[in-house]
Amino acid sequence: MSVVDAEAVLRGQRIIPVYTPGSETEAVAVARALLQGGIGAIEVTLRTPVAIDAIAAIARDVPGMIVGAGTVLDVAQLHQAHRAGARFAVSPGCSDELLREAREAAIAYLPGVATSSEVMKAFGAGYRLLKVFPAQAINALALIAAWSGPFAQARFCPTGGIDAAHAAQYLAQPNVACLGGSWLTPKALIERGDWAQIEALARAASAL
Ligand SMILES: O=C(O)C(=O)C[C@H](O)[C@H](O)COP(=O)(O)O
Repeated sequence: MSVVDAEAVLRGQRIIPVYTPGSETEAVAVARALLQGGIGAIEVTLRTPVAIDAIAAIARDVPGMIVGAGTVLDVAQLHQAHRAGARFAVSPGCSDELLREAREAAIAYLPGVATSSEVMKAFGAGYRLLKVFPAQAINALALIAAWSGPFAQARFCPTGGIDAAHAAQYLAQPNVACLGGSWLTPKALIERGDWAQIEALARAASAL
């Protein structure tokens, strides 16, 4: 089994909102608002008990949205998310088990990297699109530029502390395929059910 091409699965989506779900209905409303605003992929973090059901609900009720799982820390979570309908999975770091199982399960997987050694490990295992986390904390803009030399074939998805103000700088790097961030799904807007404002944030981000 060869590694699934995650960049192909994400089909040109350049901004991936990171969203921690409060309920299934909320998740569907958030995904619909983002899609309406021109964002076609969402990373649902596995940080709340409803997360797997939220992924299943988006997969079922929001057909145009490419739904993925974030905060995938172990193999059991990877399989749960896959069964629920996640089209891709993302981790803040990487482990040998996850690199092996994502390939075996044929799920698009973005391992997380923060050092050159981790890039070598994930890239060596066949993964081309790598999440760089926590991006702002490790000055990922400079790291990603430096990695374009030794890791010329690698593509990156920086995430962590990125907002609308930083996004354009990252997207201008030739080896940045996409980036992730929670600025499109602010808790205050979600709690108020302000889907129009989430749609507006998505529209602004998709114009970047
Ligand atoms: O859950 C994961 O898999 C992670 O690696 C962490 C997330 O990518 C960050 O929590 C993004 O959130 P912001 O930094 O608020 O944009």
